[in-house]
Amino acid sequence: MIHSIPNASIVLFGATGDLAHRKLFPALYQLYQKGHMKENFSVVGVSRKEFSHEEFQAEVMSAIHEHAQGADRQIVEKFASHFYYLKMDVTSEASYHELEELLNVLDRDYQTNGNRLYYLAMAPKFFGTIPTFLKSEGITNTEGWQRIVIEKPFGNDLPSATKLNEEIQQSFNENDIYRIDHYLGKEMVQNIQVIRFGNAIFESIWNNKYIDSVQITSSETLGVEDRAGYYEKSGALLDMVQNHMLQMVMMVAMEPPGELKPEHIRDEKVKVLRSLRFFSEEEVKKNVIRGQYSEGSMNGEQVPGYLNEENVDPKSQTETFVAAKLFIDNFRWTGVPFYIRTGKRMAVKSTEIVIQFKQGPMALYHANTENYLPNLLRIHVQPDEGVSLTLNAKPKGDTPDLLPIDMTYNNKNTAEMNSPEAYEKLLHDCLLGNSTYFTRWDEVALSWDFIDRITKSWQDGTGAPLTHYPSGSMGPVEADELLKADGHSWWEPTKVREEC
Ligand SMILES: NC(=O)C1=CN([C@@H]2O[C@H](COP(=O)(O)OP(=O)(O)OC[C@H]3O[C@@H](n4cnc5c(N)ncnc54)[C@H](OP(=O)(O)O)[C@@H]3O)[C@@H](O)[C@H]2O)C=CC1
Ligand SMILES: O=C1O[C@H](COP(=O)(O)O)[C@@H](O)[C@H](O)[C@H]1O
Repeated sequence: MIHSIPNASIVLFGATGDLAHRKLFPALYQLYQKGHMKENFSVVGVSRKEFSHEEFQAEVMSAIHEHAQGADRQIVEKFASHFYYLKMDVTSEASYHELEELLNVLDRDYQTNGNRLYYLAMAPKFFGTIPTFLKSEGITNTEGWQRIVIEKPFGNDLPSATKLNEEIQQSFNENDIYRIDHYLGKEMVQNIQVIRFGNAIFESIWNNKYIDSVQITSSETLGVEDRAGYYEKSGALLDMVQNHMLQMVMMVAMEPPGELKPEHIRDEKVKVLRSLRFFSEEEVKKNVIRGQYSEGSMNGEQVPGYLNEENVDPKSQTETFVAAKLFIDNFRWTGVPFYIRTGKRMAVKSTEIVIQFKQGPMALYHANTENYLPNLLRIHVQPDEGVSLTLNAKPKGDTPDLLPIDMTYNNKNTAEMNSPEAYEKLLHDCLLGNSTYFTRWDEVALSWDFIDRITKSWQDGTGAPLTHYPSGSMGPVEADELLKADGHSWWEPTKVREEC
């Protein structure tokens, strides 16, 4: 449900950065344009660059015209007049006094009641420093609420994430810490709950009696681009699996919450991680595939392999692809494999969740036909948004054969507009104090614990060796063999049909 956002000041650390320009300014603008943000708010942009307030406002306006859909010039100008700029080095204690002075003036001018949201759109090395100074310099000491948004990555293993968490919790309560995973802001990821718990027909068969297997694919066509500095240390396991892929697993596998309240939902999600089978070295070798893209062809153009990308070590062992078979050892899911795969430079940009149902008890119609498909529920997360259900039906005419048909809901088509960006939804939620779609510390800790075992096994050389796949393919053959061993194969990403 959409509510009006309370009066507040937003401090955007990293205001001249890529994330602020491409996502955060446009997302805030959309909230304003739609009337969810009234006039009583201010945004203070912080970074080291020299800017006047006016120059910063011009930057904000140009970012919105470039990245927000349907921006209206007059509304953009009015929106940008709420923006202020402070040149400061976040590692320098002294500069926090200037921030406090500016915020005190803005609190008065915009009647914010001292409500403040701090958004750290900065490199992770600053995630501990900023909250510490915000508290020690008295900036968080107002009568209003104080919330902090932390970008990814939240640590790079369990010990570093624990240390970072302890640092932040010295200054902010867990309830006021909003750890972003932008996949949780995606329309269709949020829709998983509604599809499951809003439809008795699905909820009653959402278990190992009726579900054969689950597949989650998030494939990208882009390569490492200009992010090798970060990606060389992270790889697909830390960049995508620890956060986005595990979040989607939790959304599919969680039990129904007692109420639609943040802690009820997050409690159920974390229980999934508690039941996730943590792999031994032997199990990592058997169940986790890692790959790296080699040169290949994308849309008819030859593209270089990962090792020839800028700033990549020519001997790099960094994985750009991961496929895994996960197990959730509880009453609902025992015996149902969750296959996940994600990678860069793959054939298509797509995120799709496929629930494959078991066959009926007798093959009355499909024993002698190759047309038969199992019932599949596909949740199309992106680029199309929608749901489709594959059924088998009799084709028109005088034939005994059977034909798979799709019942489809196309979100874009029905809503007649693009879904709001993930950041728009998430900013809206944290300004309202709704932490449902942010990751709680126990989720983060468990996910790192699971991932660290895989990292360790790869580092020790006990896991499956790095394998290669040509750019423009759907990953290494070893990922296909992982499923083949169980009599399965990957369902390739599909488009949502326009008609219902
Ligand atoms: N870009 C994206 O699409 C995504 C980014 N993220 C995460 O968001 C965060 C920011 O990413 P991104 O915007 O790409 O990073 P950028 O490198 O583009 O921006 C970093 C920002 O930090 C500022 N900065 C750096 N050092 C200091 C300092 N000592 N004091 C004050 N300001 C400083 C920079 O400005 P200046 O140099 O002028 O000081 C700049 O505004 C990262 O944690 C990233 O992992 C997550 C998902 C997607
Ligand atoms: O967090 C990240 O996500 C993007 C993929 O996000 P999507 O919304 O485009 O699917 C990925 O490219 C990036 O490497 C990773 O850091």
